[in-house]
Amino acid sequence: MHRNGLQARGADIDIRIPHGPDATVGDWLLLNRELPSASEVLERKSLIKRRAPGRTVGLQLIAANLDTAFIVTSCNDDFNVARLERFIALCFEAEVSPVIVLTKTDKCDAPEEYIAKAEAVSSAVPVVALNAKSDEPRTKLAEWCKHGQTVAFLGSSGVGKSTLTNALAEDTAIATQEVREDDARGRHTTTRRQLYFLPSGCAVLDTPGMRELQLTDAASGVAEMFPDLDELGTRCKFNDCSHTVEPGCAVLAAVANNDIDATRLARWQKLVAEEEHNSATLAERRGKDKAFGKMVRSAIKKKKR
Ligand SMILES: Nc1nc2c(ncn2[C@@H]2O[C@H](COP(=O)(O)OP(=O)(O)OP(=O)(O)O)[C@@H](O)[C@H]2O)c(=O)[nH]1
Ligand SMILES: [Zn+2]
Repeated sequence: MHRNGLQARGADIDIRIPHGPDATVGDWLLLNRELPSASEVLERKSLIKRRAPGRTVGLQLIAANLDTAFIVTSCNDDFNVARLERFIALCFEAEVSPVIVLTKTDKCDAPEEYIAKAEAVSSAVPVVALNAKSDEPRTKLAEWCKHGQTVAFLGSSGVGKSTLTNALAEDTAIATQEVREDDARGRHTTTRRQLYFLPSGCAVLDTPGMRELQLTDAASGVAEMFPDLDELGTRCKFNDCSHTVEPGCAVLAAVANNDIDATRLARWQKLVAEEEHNSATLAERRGKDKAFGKMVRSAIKKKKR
């Protein structure tokens, strides 16, 4: 992805398309040679998207057609269970397999503590701990980086995403090219969205650092991240139970019984509330766009008559 437009590659093809296709890194295009801007984005196997940062309610496309997403965090202050849960929910929603990667084990006295916390996040998500500046990435991530696979590193700035990409590339020098973009408020930000092929034939997507991650249209991903709590919620007396004050609430009963962790419950509720809010806002805007489109079309019709 360039600041304006994108680079499309294929057999004997390497062209810049200034604008047109609503594509992101990892997308396949059906190239229109006469009119490249009219090239079609082919149906995606998966799509990682997030609510655009800032005040806009739009969606930002992060990466398409991923098989595995390495959720990268470090054995330091970047480590945050709530953020890992968010990334995992996003992956589950997109039907991409998440793997937690803990970097900077070499700079930490007790990586076991981080590993234990990471392993407790979800029984469905493997955890790999490594020093990104060694040859560990190549061996420890090999099982997900096979021929024909597409993988990406997601995580905050500075956790080691580029270092990991470089480590996987072996001797293939990856010139990490920074792309300057203007964000919603007109500030310059440095982002990257590029695809590399490893010698093994695995495609690696480099993505911009993402600390802020708002979920939209991800209700089933959130439910899959918290399957036990989601299931418990179905046993409440009222099916729109908010699990705060209602009688016959199975979730509150479980808390009183010490069956579930109250802080994990609070994180789940926060994510559910936020997801509902963002999805409602987006639906409202889509509705408005639709109504506006209708108005324009009927005005054009009237004019034609
Ligand atoms: N000692 C050690 N240093 C690491 C490790 N991983 C990354 N670093 C260092 O941490 C710094 C940031 O790493 P990057 O790979 O640039 O991080 P990034 O996630 O790509 O950051 P953005 O480009 O801002 O998104 C660099 O100086 C790396 O050398 C690690 O496992 N051990
Ligand atoms: Zn309830």
